[in-house]
Amino acid sequence: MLGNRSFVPISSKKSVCNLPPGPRPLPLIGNLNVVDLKKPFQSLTELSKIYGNVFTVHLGPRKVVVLAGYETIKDALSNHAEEFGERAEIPIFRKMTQGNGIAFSHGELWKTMRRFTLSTLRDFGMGKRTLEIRILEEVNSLIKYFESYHGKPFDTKMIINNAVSNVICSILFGERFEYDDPAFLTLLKLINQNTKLLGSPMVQLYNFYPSLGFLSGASKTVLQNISELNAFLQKLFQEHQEELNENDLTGFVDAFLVKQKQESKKPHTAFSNGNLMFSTLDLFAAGTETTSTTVRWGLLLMMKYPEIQRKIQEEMNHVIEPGELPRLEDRKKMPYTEAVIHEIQRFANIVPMGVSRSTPSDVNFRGYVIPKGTEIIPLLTSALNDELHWKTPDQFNPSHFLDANGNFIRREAFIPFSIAVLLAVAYFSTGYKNSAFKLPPGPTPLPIIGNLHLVDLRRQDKSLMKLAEKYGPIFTLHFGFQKVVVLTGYEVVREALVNYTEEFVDRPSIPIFDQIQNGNGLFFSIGELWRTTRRFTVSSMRNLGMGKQMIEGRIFEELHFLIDMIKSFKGEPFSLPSFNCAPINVTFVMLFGDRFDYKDPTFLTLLRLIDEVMILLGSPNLNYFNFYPFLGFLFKTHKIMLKKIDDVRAILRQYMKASREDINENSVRSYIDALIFKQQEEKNKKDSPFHDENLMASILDLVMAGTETIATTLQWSILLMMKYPEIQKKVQEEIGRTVKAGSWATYEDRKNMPYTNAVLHEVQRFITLLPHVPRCTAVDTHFRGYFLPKGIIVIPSLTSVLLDKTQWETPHQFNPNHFLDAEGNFVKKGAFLPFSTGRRNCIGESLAKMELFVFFVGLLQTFTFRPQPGVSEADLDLTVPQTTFTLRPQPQATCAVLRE
Ligand code: HEM
Repeated sequence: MLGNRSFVPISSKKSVCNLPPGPRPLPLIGNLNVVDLKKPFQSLTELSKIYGNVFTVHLGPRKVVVLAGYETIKDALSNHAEEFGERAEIPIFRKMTQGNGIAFSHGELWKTMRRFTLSTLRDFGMGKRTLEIRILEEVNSLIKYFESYHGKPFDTKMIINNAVSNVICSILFGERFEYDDPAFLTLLKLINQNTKLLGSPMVQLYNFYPSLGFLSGASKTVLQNISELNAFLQKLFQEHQEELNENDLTGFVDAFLVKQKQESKKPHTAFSNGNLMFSTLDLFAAGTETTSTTVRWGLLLMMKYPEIQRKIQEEMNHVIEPGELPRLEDRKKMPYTEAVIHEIQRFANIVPMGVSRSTPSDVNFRGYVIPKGTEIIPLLTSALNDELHWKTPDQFNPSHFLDANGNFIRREAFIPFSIAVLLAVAYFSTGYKNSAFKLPPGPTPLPIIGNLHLVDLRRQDKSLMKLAEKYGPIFTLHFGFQKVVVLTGYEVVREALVNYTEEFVDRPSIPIFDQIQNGNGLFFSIGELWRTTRRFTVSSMRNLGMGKQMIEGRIFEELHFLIDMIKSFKGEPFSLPSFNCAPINVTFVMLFGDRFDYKDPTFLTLLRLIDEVMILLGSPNLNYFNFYPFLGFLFKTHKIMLKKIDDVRAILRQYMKASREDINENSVRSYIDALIFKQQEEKNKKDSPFHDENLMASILDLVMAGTETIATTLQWSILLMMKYPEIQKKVQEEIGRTVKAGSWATYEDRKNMPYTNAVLHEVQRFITLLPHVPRCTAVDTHFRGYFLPKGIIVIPSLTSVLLDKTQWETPHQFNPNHFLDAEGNFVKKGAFLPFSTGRRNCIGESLAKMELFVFFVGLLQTFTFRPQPGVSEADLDLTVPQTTFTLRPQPQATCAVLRE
């Protein structure tokens, strides 16, 4: 329609504003008669040859000033950055974003979003080695996909798009997607379609004449796609909101949600839902399209010029040792590769017209006056093809970036791009195969036993820390025939569980748990079943009041019963496990809908069974069964254990039956009710994960994980108060100052009780209750220079974090100052990870913290705890007698003396 023309110069009259010259505009269409909307950058380049490097063009009624040539663009965007610093108002983007996001927002909002985005992206690894490794892993998945074609032809478009956007996904959402994930494919398809449409002549026409918008089907499709993207992202945001843990942010979205919460009371915050949506989308679209298009150009050019490809491969073989992973800094030793990558970007020229700017005020530039609000197009293509700067601008010629000796030279007229492209292109050229896959180092395994002779099975945590001193923070151990990678120390464990949360998200198959749960439930399940069950459980627990005042009321109620029970001892000694009843009962309230009387036979049976199962779980015999399951016939422990679990199941079955008999929407009072209700809701759904076996397994997991843990922590906290009476006294003094006589401290009160809060944190740090819970890799993973194949068992040692001497002043001493500053204020510590961290962390954290605080403060408010007569504080034993699933204190007694 509007084809390329040969241009006749028309000397434009100087306007009052002294605008740059340009072709004379026709009524209504302006200069659209001389602009090919399919390749507008070419038409503008032609015009620059006639009107010079700064000229005016009228796109319909819109007046635009075009900047051409490297010198001009640099002068405007660097030396006059402020004057050209506004983003132009483009109708379709305005309609799409309503002024939200980063790419097309303005003024203060843009500044705030840009500042926040840059610092958040940096926090999540941009420009750092962690991100580099993340990219390499993605490349690894990509290579596998390429290999699956066995040299046969295939289209690279979608798959490269997937891989590249996965890198940005891991920064945004803290997770990558499988290449065949239908939701991911839809997301990419919508973005792809919009990118195409946004550059189409029809949408450009809409931008020139927005008032005719109703005519353009393309613009409508763009907006429709945006609303689909909106729906998709809202769902993701919702999931992130539900699982948000301020101490453990998975990516940009989480950081935004936290900021949004912090600013929720501000009347004009930039952290609105609209901004979340469009900032995410801007980053996603910008990070995907640009990079993947460049990578595809890279592939095409390497096919076209095989001799160049070969030269790159030779250079890489020289520089990168077999078995080593390449680092970005290797570029310095690879001038030829570096030159090729730069030339690919110059030649590909993927954003030929830059992104339009506008002038925030009248601007004097090169003798012209450009009025406020004029749209500015920096014609990047003209810099990348500037004849003054490139020897052969129209040819693919890596020597543009090489000197006579083959050294890489930086060229000013090159406008650089992103790290992702550099690495990815480099990798495609090497074929990646050169790097051997190596596991972390470790002791040599002996036949049959592997390294079991180096591990004390009763104190695995201590043995692992000792081995770390010799083999470094990441090492490989052989438990019998089983290979295990051990991660130790705060830095490494946090990096694995947070930055690589999706990679380390799975649990391994452990024979005893396989036999008990058969892959069902929460604790030892994986994949979609785990995800759905976990999401459902977290939201049900929240609906049942977890972490809220609702459950706090039940905790106070339980506190009364506990205090009454302790009073009944009348200051005489009683055993520490007597405290267990109360925290266990709170978990039972959530599971069963009501508390038990402490003498109820079912309650007592459950307590006994949980206790016995926990002891068996820690026994060396059970470990042996897990290492050598085929020798099961030799060991009895696992059979005894299975029998006990059956007994627990029999009790749970009764509760499930009762729930099933009168379930309806208005009677969801417990986790069991919630599960049964969900099961009925999904009864006609094929493949629903809410089948009987999974229901039972999920309840069983909460019975086991949600009782022993809190109960044992409470026991420890009382034991430590007996051991350190001066600390107990200081806690009581703080309680006296802050809690009104006759009332209980609420969880909220912890903010005014820094000392007590510090003591409770220190209890959890010091006791290292759960030394580790095994994970395994969900995908092939490159981590800190090692290759961990999919499915390998990984032990992130929480003990080594809680006792990390780089993080704690006196790791082996009970010292509440670890959580206090010089003024006595409470300070949060990153290395406080008793609940673990990342996507697979403990789901009971907020319930446990609330309970521990309310019980602990209530108890110390009412009683002073002392050793029994004849036992001194020094006699109290802080060692652990046996490893149960958790580290319990030695059986000891306490006397509770009623306070005035
Ligand atoms: C002081 C109390 C507690 C501590 C120290 C604790 C600690 C932990 C740890 C370290 C994990 C392993 C996470 C990982 O693999 O990264 C875990 C998992 C888990 N915890 Fe807790 N926990 C406590 C209380 C609770 C409570 C009260 C509940 C439930 C009401 C609970 C339910 C769970 C569940 C279901 C998992 C498995 C999560 C999954 O695999 O997705 N925990 N806990």
